[in-house]
Amino acid sequence: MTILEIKNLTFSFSQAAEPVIKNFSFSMGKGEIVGILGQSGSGKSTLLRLISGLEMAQIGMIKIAGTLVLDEGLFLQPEDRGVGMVFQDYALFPHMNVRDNILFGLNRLPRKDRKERVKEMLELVKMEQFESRYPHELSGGQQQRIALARALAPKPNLLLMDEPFSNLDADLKESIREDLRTILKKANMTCIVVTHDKNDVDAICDRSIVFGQPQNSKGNKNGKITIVQ
Ligand SMILES: Nc1ncnc2c1ncn2[C@@H]1O[C@H](COP(=O)(O)OP(=O)(O)OP(=O)(O)O)[C@@H](O)[C@H]1O
Repeated sequence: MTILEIKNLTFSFSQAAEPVIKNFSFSMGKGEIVGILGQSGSGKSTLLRLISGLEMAQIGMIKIAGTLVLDEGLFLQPEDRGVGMVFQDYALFPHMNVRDNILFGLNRLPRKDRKERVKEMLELVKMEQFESRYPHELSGGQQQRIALARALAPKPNLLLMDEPFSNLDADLKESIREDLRTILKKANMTCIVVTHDKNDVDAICDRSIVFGQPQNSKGNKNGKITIVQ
């Protein structure tokens, strides 16, 4: 089943500016994990913002889990797209404990099921005993897991991760990468990971694409690299 389909997407920040994304087409199957590599400024974050609906492309089509979210004359709001996001700084709410952070996105779930979902998510990321802690009482890696749990809790069709490891030290990165792939595969989650680091892609992704000029054109260990733009 195709979860993400993008056709001929073109976007520029202003009419006068060169497009950041130019005639971009791409698709992903259910459960696939795709890495997006590329130099700074090549448009990786912009693509995630277009998919999630935080920016509106001038031209092109985006379909998520069979639903058109962007087409000529059509723009579905971010909250209606079923897309989860994990940002570089995790964006956890500092005044809410772990449980409330995860509960935050579950307002569409019947009240009686919410507690159970929080429990499931904490089990998935192996953080059951941290339910009552506040973000400042967690390590960077633990915060990252909670951000992941929060994004996965509403069962999004698609998860977008923008530089999810940039705040972690090298040792922690190693172990978190492996865990992340395990968690995503266990949840059969379709996921795009934007990163500067090809090691992230090798450890986590099934395949990858490179924006801008590739540093080397060899494929990652699991799949092949497609060069775009
Ligand atoms: N709000 C904005 N207004 C105008 N230009 C912008 C805006 N946001 C980003 N840009 C420009 O668009 C281009 C793509 O930016 P984007 O953040 O998508 O790149 P990136 O590949 O994610 O970079 P990095 O790896 O540094 O995060 C850059 O040239 C950037 O300067």
